[in-house]
Amino acid sequence: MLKAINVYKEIKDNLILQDINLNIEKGDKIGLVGLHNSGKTMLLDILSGKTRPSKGKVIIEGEKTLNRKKIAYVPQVPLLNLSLTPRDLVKYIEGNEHFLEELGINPKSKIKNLSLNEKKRIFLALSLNFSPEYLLIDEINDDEYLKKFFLNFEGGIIVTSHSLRKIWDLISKVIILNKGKIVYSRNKEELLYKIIKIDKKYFSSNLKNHDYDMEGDYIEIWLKRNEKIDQIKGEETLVDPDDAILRYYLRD
Ligand SMILES: Nc1ncnc2c1ncn2[C@@H]1O[C@H](COP(=O)(O)OP(=O)(O)OP(=O)(O)O)[C@@H](O)[C@H]1O
Repeated sequence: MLKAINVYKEIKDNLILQDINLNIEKGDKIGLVGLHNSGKTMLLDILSGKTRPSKGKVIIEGEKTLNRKKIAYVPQVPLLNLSLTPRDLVKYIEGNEHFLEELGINPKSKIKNLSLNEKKRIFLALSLNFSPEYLLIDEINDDEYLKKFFLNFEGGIIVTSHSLRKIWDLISKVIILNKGKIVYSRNKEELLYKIIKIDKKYFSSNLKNHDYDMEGDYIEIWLKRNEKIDQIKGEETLVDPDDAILRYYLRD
């Protein structure tokens, strides 16, 4: 299990991450979501061992030091020497080219001619030579090769996104970061809501316990997808999970 324990990151009086605790187990498929600058990349940098936390630690359970080879990290912006080829990089680590081919990368093309997603896949292909147990992906960008790899990977994975909708089918758990703090860490299903729209004249005092908005002559009642209110009939709309996140977890 890859664990972050009471992790803080502060740079020049700017508290970027606060009291982060999380576990990534074998088979976990976790979506890490949050607005711009919420700290997603910094958290992956720290989980991968690339950046040290100011306080707290990252460990692989049962091991004394963090073995970075067990953690594959696909960064948002991969920095690679553009004049080289993927084959040069594989040779440098004395690795195997077939991981490149499996991920749709031509070993002979110059890196400067490859797309952002192809560069991300090079990072993944190189790390597969070390049989990683954990995979950290900073934005999957709808890349079909990365998605396919993601779904077949047997270790633990965490993938960042601005939008939960975009990664919904890939993941089972969600961690929401808001200004460097974890504000949600559970199964994705708990973020499924619906709205029931009823005429104001049917609004009774027992409904006041529910979460609702007044919209002109209508009341919009927010409920969990599987919740029911007796004797209330209205037009039902399913809520996009990103809208539920904004309403319940990213409000100031
Ligand atoms: N090296 C650094 N020095 C100073 N501040 C930094 C550094 N790296 C990140 N930050 C700050 O930390 C905060 C979180 O940044 P981070 O890139 O982790 O956010 P993010 O959630 O990944 O954003 P995005 O969704 O835009 O990729 C930002 O305010 C950023 O300016």
